[in-house]
Amino acid sequence: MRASPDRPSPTRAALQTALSYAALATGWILASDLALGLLDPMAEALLRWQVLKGLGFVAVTSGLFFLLMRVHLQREQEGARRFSRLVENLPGMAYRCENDRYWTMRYVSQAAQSLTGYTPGELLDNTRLAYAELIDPEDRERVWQQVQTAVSEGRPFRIEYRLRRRDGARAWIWEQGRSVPDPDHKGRMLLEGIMLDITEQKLAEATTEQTVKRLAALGDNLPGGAIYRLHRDADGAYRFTYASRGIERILGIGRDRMLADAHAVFALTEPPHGAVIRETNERSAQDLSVVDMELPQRLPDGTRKWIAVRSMPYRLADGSVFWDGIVLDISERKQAEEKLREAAAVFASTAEGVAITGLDGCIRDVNQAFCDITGYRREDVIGEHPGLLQSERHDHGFYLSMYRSLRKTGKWHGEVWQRHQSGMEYPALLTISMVWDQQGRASGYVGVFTDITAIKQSEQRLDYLAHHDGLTQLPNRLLFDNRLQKSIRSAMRRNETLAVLFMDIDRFKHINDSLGHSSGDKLLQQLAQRLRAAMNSSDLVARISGDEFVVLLTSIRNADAVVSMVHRLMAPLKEPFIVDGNEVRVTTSIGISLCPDDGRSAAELLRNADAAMYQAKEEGGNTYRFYTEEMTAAAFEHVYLDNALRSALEREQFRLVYQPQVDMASGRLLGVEALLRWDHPEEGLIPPGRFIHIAEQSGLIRDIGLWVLRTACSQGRHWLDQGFAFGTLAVNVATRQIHDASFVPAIERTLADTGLPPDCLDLEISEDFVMRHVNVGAERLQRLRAQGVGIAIDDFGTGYSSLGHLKRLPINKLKIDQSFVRDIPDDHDDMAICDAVIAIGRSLGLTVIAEGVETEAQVDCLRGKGCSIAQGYLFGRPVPAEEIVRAFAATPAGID
Ligand SMILES: Nc1nc2c(ncn2[C@@H]2O[C@H](COP(=O)(O)O[C@H]3[C@@H](O)[C@H](n4cnc5c(=O)[nH]c(N)nc54)O[C@@H]3COP(=O)(O)O)[C@@H](O)[C@H]2O)c(=O)[nH]1
Repeated sequence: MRASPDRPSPTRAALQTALSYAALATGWILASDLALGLLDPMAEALLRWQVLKGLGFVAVTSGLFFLLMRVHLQREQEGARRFSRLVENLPGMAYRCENDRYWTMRYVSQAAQSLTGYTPGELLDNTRLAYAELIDPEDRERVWQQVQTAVSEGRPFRIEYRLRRRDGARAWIWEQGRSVPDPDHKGRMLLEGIMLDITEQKLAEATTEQTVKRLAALGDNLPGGAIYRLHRDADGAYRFTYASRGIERILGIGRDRMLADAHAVFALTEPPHGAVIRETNERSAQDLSVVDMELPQRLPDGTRKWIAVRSMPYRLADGSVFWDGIVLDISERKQAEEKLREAAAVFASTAEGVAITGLDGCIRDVNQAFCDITGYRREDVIGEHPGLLQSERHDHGFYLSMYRSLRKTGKWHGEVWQRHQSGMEYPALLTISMVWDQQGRASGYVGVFTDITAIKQSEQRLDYLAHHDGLTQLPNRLLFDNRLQKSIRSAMRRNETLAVLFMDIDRFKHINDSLGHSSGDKLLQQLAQRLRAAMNSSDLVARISGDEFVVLLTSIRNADAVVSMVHRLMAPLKEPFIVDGNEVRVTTSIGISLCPDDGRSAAELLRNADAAMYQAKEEGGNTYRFYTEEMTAAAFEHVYLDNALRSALEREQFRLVYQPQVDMASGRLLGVEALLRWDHPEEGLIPPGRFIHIAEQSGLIRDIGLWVLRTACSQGRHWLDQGFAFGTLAVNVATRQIHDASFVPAIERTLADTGLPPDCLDLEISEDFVMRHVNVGAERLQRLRAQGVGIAIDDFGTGYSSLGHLKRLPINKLKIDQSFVRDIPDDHDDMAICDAVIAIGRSLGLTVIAEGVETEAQVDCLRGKGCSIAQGYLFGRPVPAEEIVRAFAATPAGID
């Protein structure tokens, strides 16, 4: 079979066919008519016409036949030419061969040359070349088998094999063919089909495969990353078709799971980003845009990660889309970004001024707070040296040590005075730190500072408040102590003397109570001013509590110098103070201790000056006393007795003695006063004057007082039961007892328990109580008085009781203090006082009792003044209960 057989032109072929038909038909007509003429000579003429007609018909039909044939043949030839052109223009080689092991070619198209390097003629010359020999020996048998299998199964075959071209090069052939019956040989089959050179494709495939393998290896070993392929089918279903190993590390989800369920992966994305993924993928599937996302992930184990996804979409012929992508763990970067963002936010919004400089010290950046604090605009300071903030307050050495510290430790922290752009100076708390780059090299400095003006001011204010008395603005005890300690050290070093003066206003409480606390405060303020004005600048006056002031005098020459200073301090105080329109006069008691003679510590000197002040008070006040050793002894005794008192009740060391109160004219017993005695096993009998005030200070007086009351009331009941008419039984009550809320119920209970009639009991209260606590006690005393209990004011005349106060209390007795009785009738002042007290008593309808009556002269004098009742040694000393019964049982009044 030739590749292009010579064919007659359609016209010629049609003419030949038509002429053959014409010749044949003409011969038939002539022969048949000749035969008919022989059979019937008569019909010869007709026959000739018939011959002519037949010939004419033949001529016409031959012509027509010719035309038809030519058209037909021309079309056929055109179709064949087109088919041939098609075959020749095919990208591969069309062939037809015998189904034998030689692939004996019957036809090959022109592409044979480009495919194999052999011309079609050479390939068709089966005597010299068998196509099967061109097939790579390694593929030959496989190819044969594949073809035979397809032929036997009656289906087309598609095979790929390697071919050795004429030039020795290898070519990859893709062949598709089928078996067709051999038209020349019935029952034999031929193979026909097309062969394509797919060498390039194969190479590309190999390259692609290699690339994919390399990419997979790369993906598997991508640090912090992985690659994947995501497929979206035409119906919109997503499926991962590949994922490198790293995916497990990043997403914490197994590759198998990922490939099986794409949504398990999508679900890791935290809302609302899940919706973003869907939208982005859908859009990318539409317009094939690159997917580029950063997504927060919540991993199955609960940890949180950020991933970056970047993928490239490809659309396949079936409408599905796949993305080849890379996923990176960007958690660290995100954290760093977050930190950067935070740092930037802090930098921008912090209230502390921040300046960043290079190593050359020039400012690279500042924040808004820097501008707010310094007054400079950012553009004013960029490139400048921070020295522009320096104030004049620090010397060169200060900055030198700052820079040395920075160089040595990379840090400096401290307070520094800076200069505002306006020139104003302000204190700042500054921290400078060296900044290091990623290579660990110093790259600059960052300075962070705060304006601490307000803090400084409040510190100063707090310091002032901590060291000064809020009322008088004088230094307080703390500051005084500090200054005293320093002064002591200095005095010891210089061998100098210093003095501590402890000053207390006499009877300040009376002033406070009578004028009110507000007036008392004003008095203290004025007094402080006068003291301050009287002081030398080197000396110090402080208020350490209520009405107590202390003065530090340094560089004292001798005791006389102290005395003259004391007079200097007391002099202005003698002038009256005008407080809220009232003229107030005050006196002070001052105790003085000297360093080093009386102590070498602040505590010692203050304690001793205090003791001396008490001594001055004891001696009537409005005076000063230097400290002596005896004062210390008194203080020690105080402590000793205080301790011993605490167990005296339990150990039953107390007892009562009773002193009679008598009618001076008849000697008749009108009453007895119960007086406390402390029978100390070592000290012997301790009089109440030594311990009552200590018991009052410690509060023990409450328990002791209750014991006294109960013991005295029991005794009174006992006497009544004995038939001993003692009149009234007076019991001393300390102010602190009355203050106790249980005071009245305790007395009521005692009376009820003991059975002593209330009108047999007198309570002796101090005048101090009348003056100071009338508001608290009046109601309580009223309640007792209403039950018949008598109320007597003891030691009357020593205080400053106002008649107003006296009237408010339910008093029925006054006791003239024995200090006024002692020197009558010789002392005119005492006589006058006794007169006054008796007159007050009379005018208020009170019974007046004179205390401490020892002589007949006193009796005469008192009786002459109208006082008829007395208590004193003249009538009987305080004695135990039995003795008083013995002494008075015989008297008329003593018998019931
Ligand atoms: N709260 C309580 N105070 C009490 C109690 N018992 C006593 N006291 C008070 O102690 C102060 C001293 O009392 P005392 O040492 O008992 O002295 C009394 C008499 O002994 C003394 N006195 C009496 N007559 C004379 C005298 O002629 N000469 C003289 N030199 N002294 C005399 O006077 C004190 C009487 O005290 P009073 O009448 O109460 O003022 C003293 O203040 C007692 O009040 C107690 O239980 N609780």
